Parts: sequence; C-alpha cells; structure tokens
Amino acid sequence: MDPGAAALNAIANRSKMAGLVMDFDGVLSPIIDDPSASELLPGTEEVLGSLATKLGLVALLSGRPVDFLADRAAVPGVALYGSYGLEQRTDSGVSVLPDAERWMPNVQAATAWLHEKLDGAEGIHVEDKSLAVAVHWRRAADHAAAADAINPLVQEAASLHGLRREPGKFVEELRIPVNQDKGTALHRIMDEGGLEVTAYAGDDLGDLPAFRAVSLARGHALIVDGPDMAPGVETVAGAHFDGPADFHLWLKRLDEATS
Ligand SMILES: O=P(O)(O)OC[C@H]1O[C@H](O[C@H]2O[C@H](CO)[C@@H](O)[C@H](O)[C@H]2O)[C@H](O)[C@@H](O)[C@@H]1O
Repeated sequence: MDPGAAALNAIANRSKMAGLVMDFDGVLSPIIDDPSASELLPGTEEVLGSLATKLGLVALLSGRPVDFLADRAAVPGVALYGSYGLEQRTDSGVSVLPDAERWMPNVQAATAWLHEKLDGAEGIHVEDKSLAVAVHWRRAADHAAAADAINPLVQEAASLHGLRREPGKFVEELRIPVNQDKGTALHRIMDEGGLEVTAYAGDDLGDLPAFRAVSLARGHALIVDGPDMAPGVETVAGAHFDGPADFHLWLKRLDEATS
C-alpha cells in the first residue's frame, strides 16, 4: 500500500469532519542551513488553500513563533498555531495561552545571556523566538564538538532562568516551563474542531507528543523522514514519507481525491 493511503482515504471519505494538522520545518518546508530563510515548497499555498475549502480543518502547528508562520505560510482558511501551540493567530492578531506571557522576562534574559556567550562562535546561531530561544549548530564544521560546547551553556541558561530544554535537529531550544506541548495543543485543536478523523504530519522530536495524541485519538501519524532523523521519530508507527517533496505529492493526491 502507498504510504499515507489509509489517511488519505479516511480524510477524503469524511472531509467535512476531518482535520489535517502539519508541522512547518521539515514537513512543508525543506530543512536548510539558515532557519531565517525557510520557505514553503512551491505550490504549497495553492494545495493548502484548496484543502482548506474542503476539510473541516487545515492547520499548521509549529515550534516557530506564530508571527513567523503568518509571514511565511499565511494561506486563507488555514489556522496557524505557533510556539508548540502556545500561540494562535486570530482575526485581531495573536492570542497567547494564559500563563505564557508572565515568562517573557525569563525568555528575554536567557536570550540576552546566550547571545553574550555565543555570538560570533563559528557555525553557531542564537535564534530569538517569541516564547523561546533556540541555539542552532547545523552550520558548525564539527557538529559533535559544537554540541559539546553548547550543551553546558544551554543547561546553565535553563537553570538560571527557569526554562525547559527542547531538543531538535541540530538545535536546542529553551521554552517556558508550562505543561503545554504539541500533544496538548493537538488534543485541544481536535476537541474544539469536533473532528472525527485527524492526521498529524511532523518530522522532529517536538512532534512526538502530537504523534502520540493523534494515535490515541485513532487518527493518522504522518512522519516526514529526512537525512537527519531524530532518534525516536524514525520508529513512530504511521505512514512515512521520503522528505517534504514526497509529502507534498501526498497533499496533492489528497486534494485531488477530496471534493
Ligand atoms: O515545529 P517546526 O515547524 O518543525 O519547527 C521546529 C524548529 O524548526 C527550525 O529549525 C529547524 O529547521 C531549520 C530550517 O530548515 C534548520 O536550519 C534547523 O537545523 C532545524 O532545527 C526553527 O529554526 C526552530 O525555531 C523551530 O523550533
């Protein structure tokens, strides 16, 4: 059977009661060296816009700030959830879950501290995010050495500022310590949407809670594989795709199969 055939048929057969929720980086946008340059694959706006007119819900659920998603992936009818579901784009701007905003001073202090320690380090980049800060080392010549150098600094910043670590692909994020992740966010999205069938597409460690949530709801896990698969993601049960381009073809097939 084709990867994703079961999910495609389930969604196409119950389109108005179906939800398709997707990650951004590594799923709709190929992984590249510079996180600030990430973009949707060509044709993604069109296919998502079309699906949004046919399905009960089409949404992005990303670790990126919602403002970034609004800049790179604003498609009419597609709901945007950023910062692992802590933020949602609304008609009037951005709504942030209660509790999150009081942690802003901690995030800002950790961001400043990490910039002071790491700016100028070869191949290392501190990414300022709305409710988190990320340290990337994809561009370092020696990944293992960079990770070893970064690890104690990230731990120190987390301890100093009361933040929690979230590892990813050549990245360590410091997030606010509230009990929210992509799994709790996806539960909320499924409940609020009254969805009968849901598929979630992701590729990284931060997607594991969402894969669990969608499986518990008897939905469909769509795993987008890539050259630097995070341990624990490659073994997730579900339909595996060979990178964002392969997943994009599935989106087009879903669109063709759905009325
Ligand atoms: O939840 P996502 O939409 O998958 O976001 C997760 C993180 O993605 C970004 O980093 C990753 O993609 C970069 C661009 O391809 C790549 O250079 C980096 O190595 C990857 O880790 C983003 O920069 C992070 O803020 C997101 O949290």
